Amino acid sequence: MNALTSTLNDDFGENGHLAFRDAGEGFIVIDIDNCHCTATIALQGAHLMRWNPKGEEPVIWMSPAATLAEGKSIRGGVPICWPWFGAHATEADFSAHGFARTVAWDVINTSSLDDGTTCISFRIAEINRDMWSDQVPVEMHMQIGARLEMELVTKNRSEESVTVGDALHTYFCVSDVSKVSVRGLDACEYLDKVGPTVRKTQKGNINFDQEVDRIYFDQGQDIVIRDPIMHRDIRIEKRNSHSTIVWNPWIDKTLRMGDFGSDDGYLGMVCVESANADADMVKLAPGYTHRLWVRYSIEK
Ligand SMILES: O=P(O)(O)OC[C@H]1O[C@@H](O)[C@H](O)[C@@H](O)[C@@H]1O
Repeated sequence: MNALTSTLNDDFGENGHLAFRDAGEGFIVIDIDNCHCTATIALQGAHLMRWNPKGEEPVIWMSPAATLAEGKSIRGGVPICWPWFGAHATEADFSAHGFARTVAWDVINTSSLDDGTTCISFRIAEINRDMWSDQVPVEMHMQIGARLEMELVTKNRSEESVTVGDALHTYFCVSDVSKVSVRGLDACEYLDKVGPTVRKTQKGNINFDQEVDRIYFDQGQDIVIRDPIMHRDIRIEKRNSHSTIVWNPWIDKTLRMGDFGSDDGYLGMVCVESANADADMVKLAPGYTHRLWVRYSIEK
């Protein structure tokens, strides 16, 4: 154990069920093992990499070829897109999905609920002031148990209104994406981003037999990923999220990205991202707080 992990464990370790570890070259991760689940979170990006409820198949997909390195985004888990989603509205050289996923975050609190659920809170540690005001910080609060709750909190302490885009870009584990359906977005309008962007209306459930990359404009209703082979539904509840991104890169894009672990790595995942993107970005007046909240649970 290095000096930093040992200090973090002294300050925030929780009775043997929350521990900091150097995963190599100073890349620090947090392992959680409580009565409900095991989980791993990278300190960089406050990036949840794994959540395995006990007795269940893994819920969160992580690429076997994911690299854990300073300043690099991790392929899989729950990347935090903040303070914009996708390309920046005006600055072409700002990185896609914002900077929160590739910078250091600090742990600010850990605790356990009476039922054994682990709570952990983070605050972003680095804001590049050329890109964003350091008077508009962000925190992430997680409750990790039989269900997984995450709340991304943006506070505007500046004197001016700001426009925030955000997403919990969650990669879910599925048996075979060509057999699953995403339910709950029937009749919603969406931007289809495969090829030239076109506005369309969803009819029925979403199935996958080619690349899917869509921003849905929804009403915050629950969304369900139905997996008939794993015999489970993953339920996504959310608050203060008015967009949902549904993404699977399919074959060609997987080959171009090269970090899915294998050429058919795309079959085992689907991203269903609770967001405020495009026309749904949040205008935050001075003194106001925006809380993007999700809860994931497994139903048989
Ligand atoms: O490779 P990145 O930056 O993690 O993005 C992955 C995908 O993220 C999705 O949210 C976008 O809609 C896709 O267009 C994008 O390809």
